[in-house]
Amino acid sequence: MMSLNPLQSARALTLPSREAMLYREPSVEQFWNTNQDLLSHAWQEWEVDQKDDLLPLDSSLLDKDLRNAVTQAWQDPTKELAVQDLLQEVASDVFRFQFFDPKRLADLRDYLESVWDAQIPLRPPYGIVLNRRGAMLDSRSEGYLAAPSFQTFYRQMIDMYMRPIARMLFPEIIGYDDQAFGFSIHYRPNTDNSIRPHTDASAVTLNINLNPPDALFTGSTVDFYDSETGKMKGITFTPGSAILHRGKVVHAAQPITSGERTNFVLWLFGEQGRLPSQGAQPIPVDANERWTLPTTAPDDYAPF
Ligand SMILES: O=C(O)CCC(=O)C(=O)O
Ligand SMILES: [Fe+2]
Repeated sequence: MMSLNPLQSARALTLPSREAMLYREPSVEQFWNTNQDLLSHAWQEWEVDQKDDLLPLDSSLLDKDLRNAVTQAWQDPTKELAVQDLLQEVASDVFRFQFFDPKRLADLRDYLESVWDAQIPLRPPYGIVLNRRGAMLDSRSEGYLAAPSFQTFYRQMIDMYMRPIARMLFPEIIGYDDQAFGFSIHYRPNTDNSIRPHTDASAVTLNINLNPPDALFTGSTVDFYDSETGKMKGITFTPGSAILHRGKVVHAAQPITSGERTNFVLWLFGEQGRLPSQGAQPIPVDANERWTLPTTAPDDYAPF
């Protein structure tokens, strides 16, 4: 018999049932663990096969003003205020800014479509609900999107953009932001359409919209608890916009009533998931300390 290559073998796997995943049956974790190496080899092979069709994922997908201001801040951290100027506070301690260039979102979506078409098993996120067309993004997660080019891009979003920006706004996270985690989510009216009020197990969360300008939706505002008014404040994602908030801020996604919405959700936390303690007084740090990369190695703690 002819032996199958990793891509063929991965495609031939039978995924655990949705019920088994929902109930977190031991066989599910076993499935992902047993096939971990196979899946990562399959993604590598897929990428080589696809290289003529895949667009490179790089910082050209990002908003130009953000990219320029962040590049300047890495060169000279005293210029970080130019980054802060791009952020808008939309509820108390909840910030919005343009992350992706709307004109490039069709390219990013094409990449993600080809990921789905790869027919390599991907584990849907089950933090709060089991999201059908979502994927785990971080290598600490079983069944994650292990395509090497995606992984490089994911790390860049976290290391170059998310962490230093989050440190400017929420200085108490420093020391609780070395470890990263991420997943994508997808909503549409009749299946996964909302998320009830919750907090995230993160020090800080960056939630980035991936809807190209022609992919319209209605409903699906994300509501944040505003400590200033004591009320929930609804935010509508525009194409490529991002919201940055502490994990502990209560938030919820309202039902989507038409169209679809896709987002990347990125988390930072400390070793083994540690979070800043309540009421922690941030120690003032110099800008030079914010624009740095963590020196600790990634651990393997995954919240889900
Ligand atoms: O719907 C959203 O964009 C928010 C998702 C969210 O809060 C979560 O996945 O934890
Ligand atoms: Fe959340």
